[in-house]
Amino acid sequence: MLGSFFYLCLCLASISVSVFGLKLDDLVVCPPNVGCLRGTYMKGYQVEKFQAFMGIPYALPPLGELRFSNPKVMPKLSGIYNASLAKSDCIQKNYLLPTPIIYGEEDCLYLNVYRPERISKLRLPVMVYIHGGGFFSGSAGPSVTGPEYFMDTGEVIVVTMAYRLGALGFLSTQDANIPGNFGLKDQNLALRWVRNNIAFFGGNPQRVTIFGQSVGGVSTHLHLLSPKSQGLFQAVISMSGTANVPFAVNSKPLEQARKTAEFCQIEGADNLSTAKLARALRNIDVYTLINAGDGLKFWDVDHMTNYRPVIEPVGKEAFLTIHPNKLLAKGGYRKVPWLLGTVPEEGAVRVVNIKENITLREDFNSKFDYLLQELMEWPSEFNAQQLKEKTKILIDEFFGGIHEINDKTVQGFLDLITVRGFKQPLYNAITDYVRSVDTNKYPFYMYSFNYKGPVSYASIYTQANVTGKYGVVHCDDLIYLFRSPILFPDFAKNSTEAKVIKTFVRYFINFAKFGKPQNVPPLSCCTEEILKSRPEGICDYHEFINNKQNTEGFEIRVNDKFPTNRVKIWSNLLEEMKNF
Ligand SMILES: COC(=O)/C=C(\C)CC/C=C(\C)CC[C@H]1OC1(C)C
Repeated sequence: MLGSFFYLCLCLASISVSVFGLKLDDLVVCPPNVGCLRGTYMKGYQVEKFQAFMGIPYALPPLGELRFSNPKVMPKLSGIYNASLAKSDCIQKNYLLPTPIIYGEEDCLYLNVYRPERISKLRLPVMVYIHGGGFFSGSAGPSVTGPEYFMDTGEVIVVTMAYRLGALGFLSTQDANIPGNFGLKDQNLALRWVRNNIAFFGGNPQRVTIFGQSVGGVSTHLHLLSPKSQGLFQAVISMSGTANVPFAVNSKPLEQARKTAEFCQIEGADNLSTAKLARALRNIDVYTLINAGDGLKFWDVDHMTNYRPVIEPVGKEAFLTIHPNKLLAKGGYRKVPWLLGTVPEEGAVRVVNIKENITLREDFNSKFDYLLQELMEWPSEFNAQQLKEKTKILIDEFFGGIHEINDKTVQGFLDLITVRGFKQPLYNAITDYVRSVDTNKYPFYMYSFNYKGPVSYASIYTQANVTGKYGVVHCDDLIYLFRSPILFPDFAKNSTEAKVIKTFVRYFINFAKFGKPQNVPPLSCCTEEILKSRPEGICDYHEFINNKQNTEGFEIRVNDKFPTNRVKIWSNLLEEMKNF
């Protein structure tokens, strides 16, 4: 009798119910609308351990009829859900890797919550990260997006979420049959989950910062623009991606949906009603569907991003109904503290593999003018003659008139992709902002991450050994925010890199806490006058950079250098910003 009483106690204790004065097991959290979740401990980078609640379903699995449908809220879980293991990434073909293969699951709408071991009475600020990967790839899991460095501080809760990618995330018939923007709507639903449930983890739902890199940065900016995401966060960090990049919006989604169907061998793909098209596409084997995306490429893996956000017809569930460029120009969107980030060699994300793969490079060079023109994603209003002239201007400016990618021209090629894909949109996002918003009231901030360490994402983009060759490339700032054990070895605890991690993470956390950078050199407020007065630069920003002279090995300094002349060349070619 007594034995069974103790047995009962033990059972109750192990399923974490607070009875008979037993300590509540803090690895079980029970948000009333979610159900009970059992987390696990993970090892920190500097601290001994922190708590992880992984693989939490936030939407119904988007399978069968729910494929190509807006995400549906996950009903309450029964029993105690095992949240101690990360789920698979969303199924994807990763064109960023030299050999793209398909992996992941279609059932992937899960999120992860990480919190320090000791939660104070104060509700902690919450940082929700949106991963990048061109809307076709990427991972929210701890082997690439490891929260260890944030958890070392003990000061924030970190949330990462998977969202649908590629065709599954973004294919659209531009009507109610397949409205599109599922990946963004997934992110939005995950943000709603955070608002509704994060208090039960010790987080402050009124102090949520969203941050994202590359198309994760694009996504953060789109959440700022979408009325659907109003009230879900209080600060935004957009790293290496803004809503006006040339790969942010698909202007011909229905045409693309039909082509996809054709490559899936769906009969009559050209003229089926969109209802029938949707039905057929929902029935296609997922591998066939994802491989069909290869048919949309004009050369090698280009365009890398084919399935993109779309402008939806106005409706209750629409995420985006007006082109982001229009919204940005008018400034008609929410104002929250905003931190923009960039790195010097953004364009390396595409250039490195073309340059380093001899077969690819020779093939590119054999059709140089045509491929270069296509790669630029010109707006559709220009005719063939105009495009020819504009491409010539680019070849003169960036390639010194040489129609070839080689050792001499590769930096120019890199600069070209950097400016077209990232810096001109960034500069434009800023000019739009200072024109339409009172920046004394609503300031924004910017950093450039120029610290060059011993490892780089350049070595992920190619099979060749490129250590030290391409400078600080797209994604390299992530190395100092998230532990990525499947990509890079850990840095020694006493290394300069460990110090960079500490400082860079602190920079982000301070922004999340206070809405502005703290304990760093001050920046002057960016206004239209200041921007105009620096025709060869930009407003003040924080530059993280190597410094062999000081004991730290790096420093944060204020800079205002920017490739503004090349930004303006692009703005002129695109016939934008006539009077700025
Ligand atoms: C982690 O990377 C991303 O999320 C974003 C990607 C891979 C988007 C792909 C963008 C490019 C290849 C940049 C080139 C493109 O901008 C032009 C139109 C030059």
